[in-house]
Amino acid sequence: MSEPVTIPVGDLHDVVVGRGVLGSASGLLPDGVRQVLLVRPDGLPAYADVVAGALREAGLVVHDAPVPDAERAKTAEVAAGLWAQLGRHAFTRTDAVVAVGGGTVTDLAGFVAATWLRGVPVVHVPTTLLAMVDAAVGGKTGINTAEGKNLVGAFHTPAGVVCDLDVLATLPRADLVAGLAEVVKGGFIADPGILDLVEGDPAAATRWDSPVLAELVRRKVAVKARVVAADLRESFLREVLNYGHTLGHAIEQVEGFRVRHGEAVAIGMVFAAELGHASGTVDDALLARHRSVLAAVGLPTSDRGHRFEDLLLAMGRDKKSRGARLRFVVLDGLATPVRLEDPDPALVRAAYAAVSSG
Ligand SMILES: NC(=O)c1ccc[n+]([C@@H]2O[C@H](COP(=O)([O-])OP(=O)(O)OC[C@H]3O[C@@H](n4cnc5c(N)ncnc54)[C@H](O)[C@@H]3O)[C@@H](O)[C@H]2O)c1
Ligand SMILES: O=C(O)C(=O)C[C@@H](O)[C@H](O)[C@H](O)COP(=O)(O)O
Ligand SMILES: [Zn+2]
Repeated sequence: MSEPVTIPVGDLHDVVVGRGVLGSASGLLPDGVRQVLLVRPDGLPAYADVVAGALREAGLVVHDAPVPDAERAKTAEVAAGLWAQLGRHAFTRTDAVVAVGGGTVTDLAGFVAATWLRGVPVVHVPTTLLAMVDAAVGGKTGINTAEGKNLVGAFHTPAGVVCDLDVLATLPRADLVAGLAEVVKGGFIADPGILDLVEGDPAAATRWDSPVLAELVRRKVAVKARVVAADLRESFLREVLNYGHTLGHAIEQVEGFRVRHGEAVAIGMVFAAELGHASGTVDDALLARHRSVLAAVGLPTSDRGHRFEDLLLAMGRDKKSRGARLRFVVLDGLATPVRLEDPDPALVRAAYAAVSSG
């Protein structure tokens, strides 16, 4: 990719995708910002240092806020620690939060920005594939509780998002692959061209510097942008972005948030395809395509070691549920997501059995 591209999320915010663009994050802050809380994983200072340098050069005071890695960041305790820092430095509504890290960091920092003084500006600088194509885009923020994934959160649109593809050079392969689950999701729910690209060259899809991966990032961000622009607060349409997440989040919760989100969502998408197949909206070929495209990039397609009853309990806390009724996003053919409301429990159990390897 030679020149950075800017993808608008309606009139909500822009996403810049390019190479060597880390420093441009400072230009996305609103005028008048004096100081910034820079939230980043405690073991990953390098990219945050580049962003902090650019912010200081622009005349801002930067407060470094390292947080625990991965899902350990998404807790009420960590959020409270950041609120305390904002309080000590007397952050006002003309100050800002900048997140530099994976989806756990953008979710946490976005939530802290949403809640401090009932909302201060936030800029996201995602450093994982998953955060670039999904978590940092569109303003969903949140933290976990012991009872479930993202149970506390807010919608808070970022002032801007900068995706520097060069930072993917240091991302462990397993995390890059996990991000591809959310890319593939975009293919199944809206843009089959994504699936063609992955299937055409799975090896290139998993290489951080390949033009194929750059194209996948742009296409998936565009899918998410279209959906969010039409339904920011998830009144209905936005639920399609939750494809694979009902079971995926349940797996994460019963695992104590120690599994990668993308891996859990990959299994959840095969489960959703099985549900669609059992209810007659997904044919044999589309079901098989779920397994083959996910496996081609090294994502899991089956679950093991979980009791269905535990997963069912966790699925009951999904945000798409209404009272005691479970609601799933399933496909009615490729790229046509629909809702499956309150399905026969036997159907749900059978779909899980089909993705469970014991
Ligand atoms: N808000 C949303 O719309 C949304 C969408 C999708 C996912 N999510 C959330 O995102 C989270 C998952 O995000 P994730 O997959 O980015 O996980 P993550 O934030 O845990 O990052 C994965 C790992 O990569 C490390 N890392 C990050 N960037 C790196 C780099 N450039 N080089 C080397 N290491 C790097 C991190 O420190 C971490 O260990 C989940 O909590 C999920 O719920 C939110
Ligand atoms: O942006 C959305 O909307 C999504 O559902 C994207 C998902 O990939 C993401 O994991 C999101 O955090 C899930 O949201 P939740 O509302 O089910 O907690
Ligand atoms: Zn997700």
